[in-house]
Amino acid sequence: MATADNAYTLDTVREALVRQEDTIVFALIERAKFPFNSQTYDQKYLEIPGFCGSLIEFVVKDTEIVQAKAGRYENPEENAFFPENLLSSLVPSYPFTKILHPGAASININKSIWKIYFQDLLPLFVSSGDDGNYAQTAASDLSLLQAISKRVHYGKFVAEVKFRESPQDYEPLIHAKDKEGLMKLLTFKSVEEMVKKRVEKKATLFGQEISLNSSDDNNGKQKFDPSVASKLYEKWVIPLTKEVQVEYLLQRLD
Ligand SMILES: O=C(O)C(=O)C[C@]1(C(=O)O)C=C[C@@H](O)C=C1
Repeated sequence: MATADNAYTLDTVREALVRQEDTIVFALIERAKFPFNSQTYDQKYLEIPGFCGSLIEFVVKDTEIVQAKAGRYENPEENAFFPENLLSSLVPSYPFTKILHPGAASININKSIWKIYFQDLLPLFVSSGDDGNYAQTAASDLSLLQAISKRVHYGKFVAEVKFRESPQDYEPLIHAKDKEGLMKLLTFKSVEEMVKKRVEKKATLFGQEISLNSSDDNNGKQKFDPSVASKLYEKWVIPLTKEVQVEYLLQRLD
């Protein structure tokens, strides 16, 4: 990852977004290994003394507590789903490059990501059924949620480099609190089309059954429907990344 202030350019932040696609596509394929496993999300399934909620909430809240103590959220690229529960890092601090405006720390749209993930995304690509692997299911949900959250909140970095590259275009819109104007200025439709196509291609390649006998390759066996990946990006990942960019820019001059 970039370390010096000037290492962040539109090209380098886009490269980071491209690399994050791999993580998201793999995490989708990993979650698709398990059926829906509804007990993971059922509040009535658990009876843990001192805890009220579903297994997914239990796993995410407790994992975030451990990861916060281990320093995960010291990195401005990371945002917790339950930030209200966290204690400070207990490990020596690392001098992460501070390129973001201080207001960036208050932007966290994980509550929306959480809602969309369980209501809209999971039912799209997970088969119905129950194989008892609830803890593993929750762990793979968390990996995917964290990958999506990191990608969406990376919009803060994208917005910062766009602002630095042409402050004269952004400043009047920020002063006027013109959300629509900002959205238009930061949008590159051709880039979005490329992203969606590439993500679908990655899902096709990463989800393929690989055989050592080359004549068996590409025999149509797929671990995952690749169109789900591009739909995820089109309907949620790209729009939410843009929402984060607008939120970030609105407070960029405060
Ligand atoms: O690459 C950019 O310029 C971005 O802002 C990222 C992104 C995306 O989420 O993929 C979002 C908005 C643009 O219209 C194009 C792509």
